[in-house]
Amino acid sequence: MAGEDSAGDESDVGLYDADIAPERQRELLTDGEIPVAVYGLGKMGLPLAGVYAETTGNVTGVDIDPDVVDRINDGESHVIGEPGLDDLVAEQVDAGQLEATTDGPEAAANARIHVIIVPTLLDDDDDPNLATVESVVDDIAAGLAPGDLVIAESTLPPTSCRDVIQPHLEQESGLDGDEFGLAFCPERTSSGRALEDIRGAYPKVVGGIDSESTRAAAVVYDELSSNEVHPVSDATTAEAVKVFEGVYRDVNIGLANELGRLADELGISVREAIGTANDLPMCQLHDPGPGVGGHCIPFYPHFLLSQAEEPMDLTRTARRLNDEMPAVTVGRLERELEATGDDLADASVVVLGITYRPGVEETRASPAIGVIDALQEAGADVAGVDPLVDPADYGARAVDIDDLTAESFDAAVVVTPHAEFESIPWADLEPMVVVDGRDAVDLSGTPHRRYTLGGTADGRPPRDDGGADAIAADERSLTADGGTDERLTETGGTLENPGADDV
Ligand SMILES: NC(=O)C1=CN([C@@H]2O[C@H](COP(=O)(O)OP(=O)(O)OC[C@H]3O[C@@H](n4cnc5c(N)ncnc54)[C@H](O)[C@@H]3O)[C@@H](O)[C@H]2O)C=CC1
Ligand SMILES: CC(=O)N[C@@H]1[C@@H](OP(=O)(O)OP(=O)(O)OC[C@H]2O[C@@H](n3ccc(=O)[nH]c3=O)[C@H](O)[C@@H]2O)O[C@H](C(=O)O)[C@@H](O)[C@@H]1O
Repeated sequence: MAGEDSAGDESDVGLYDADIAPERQRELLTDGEIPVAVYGLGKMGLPLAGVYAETTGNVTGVDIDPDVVDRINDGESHVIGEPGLDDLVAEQVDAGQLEATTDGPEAAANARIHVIIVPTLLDDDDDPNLATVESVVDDIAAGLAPGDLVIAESTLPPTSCRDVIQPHLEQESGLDGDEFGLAFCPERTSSGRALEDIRGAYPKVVGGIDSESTRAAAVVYDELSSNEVHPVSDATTAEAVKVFEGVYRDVNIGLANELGRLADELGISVREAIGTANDLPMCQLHDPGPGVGGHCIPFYPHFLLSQAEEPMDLTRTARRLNDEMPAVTVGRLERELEATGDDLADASVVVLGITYRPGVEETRASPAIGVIDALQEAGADVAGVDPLVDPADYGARAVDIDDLTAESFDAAVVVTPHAEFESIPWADLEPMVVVDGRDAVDLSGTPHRRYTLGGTADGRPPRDDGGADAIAADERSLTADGGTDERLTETGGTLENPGADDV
């Protein structure tokens, strides 16, 4: 019988198809009798391994980065900005309940539950790249035994468990598909609150390649999470749940960004209007901003767009709109500088915030990268400030936050408002144009010309002068020299209808 050794006793038991009473399965799991391997010890994997360790007492983490492994074995967390993680890692390693290794196959041979939480990225053609996942699957297959349970937590294109991972495991391990369990159990977790989320902020979705896989995964997460376990029909449904959550967010943000662009011509704060519309439970518009970053939300729509036969125009358009926001943000800066008689090509601009979200050391698809590129393309001199990463690695001259008062910039663009930016002495900085992408800065009482993308939550339009004057100045400056705004012609737009191609 799968799940038990030949003697039929409980030693070296697996959960899948185990001929053991469910209550006893839970006891074996929480007594550390069912060893767990977690593959990927990054921003999500290390917190997950820590919660598995505190629940089961018997976890081996696997990572290809020897520095990551060494630090964990020294009881340290390399992940920053996760409340409680430093202590959890130290405690679990000290208790001998968590260890780390770079040897995936060895960990697989000693584990009975295998958890995949490595990146699922895109290639240059925006097609999903599962190479990392498949390399972990190879490691698992090398040690897979009858009765084992494989759990994928990395977000995957729907059908991946059924069409990629299961066949791969069968082929590489020599086992039949009905000898081991496979389930997709998505990470509903945000950086900065990972432990809180993993321990049970939301129901845990589990979807197995067969009903026994779903059952076994539900046993695991019933113990791991304080929230309910939500079994769904199969692994593909669970994969779709996770991707749909991300697509919903990307489309919603795309709508918020499209509405936010109306603020100038309406002379209102769209943020105030959105905040008020959201009084209604049936209306939950997201926030306008300079773009959508991270290796999740900008990526997940492509997990469908790359494989769907349906056109998916709405998802595709929203993705394009969000990708355009860094250029739109720089276009607004260009217009504000023109209104003050300055030319972006001759301007010195400081970009505040390079990572994709405050407090998170992740720059994949960060809007700041698009902003820096657009500024450089326009000929501006570009500096950058970020407490977590080096702006020089992203094409901007690195400036320390404490040195801002020693410099003189024509403009600043607030892309990602790290908490450290609250200490910026705006009143002491040389007067400049400040484009605030996140409605994060209060410039009242300072000499700066403010432009808040989408307006401010407290009801002020993007510009203090209400906007009409600046657009009028814009039209005057553009028609005075008879010139046309090449940016507008690029998009086929006109001043009356900038960005006509965007529609
Ligand atoms: N970051 C987030 O907010 C969330 C991420 N996810 C999912 O979790 C996945 C992982 O995300 P993060 O932990 O943020 O990524 P990360 O980039 O912070 O960490 C990935 C870790 O995996 C390791 N790794 C790479 N290849 C490996 C291999 N072959 N074997 C073992 N380890 C390997 C890397 O060395 C790194 O330590 C994401 O791609 C996504 O699908 C899900 C929910 C939230
Ligand atoms: C549906 C959902 O809320 N997913 C969350 C999301 O977290 P993630 O860390 O990617 O950050 P995020 O808050 O979605 O922001 C992504 C990007 O979008 C931008 N953003 C976000 C919300 C908004 O209203 N406007 C906006 O412009 C952010 O600035 C950021 O650049 O993606 C995670 C994931 O799936 O990996 C997921 O676990 C998280 O719960």
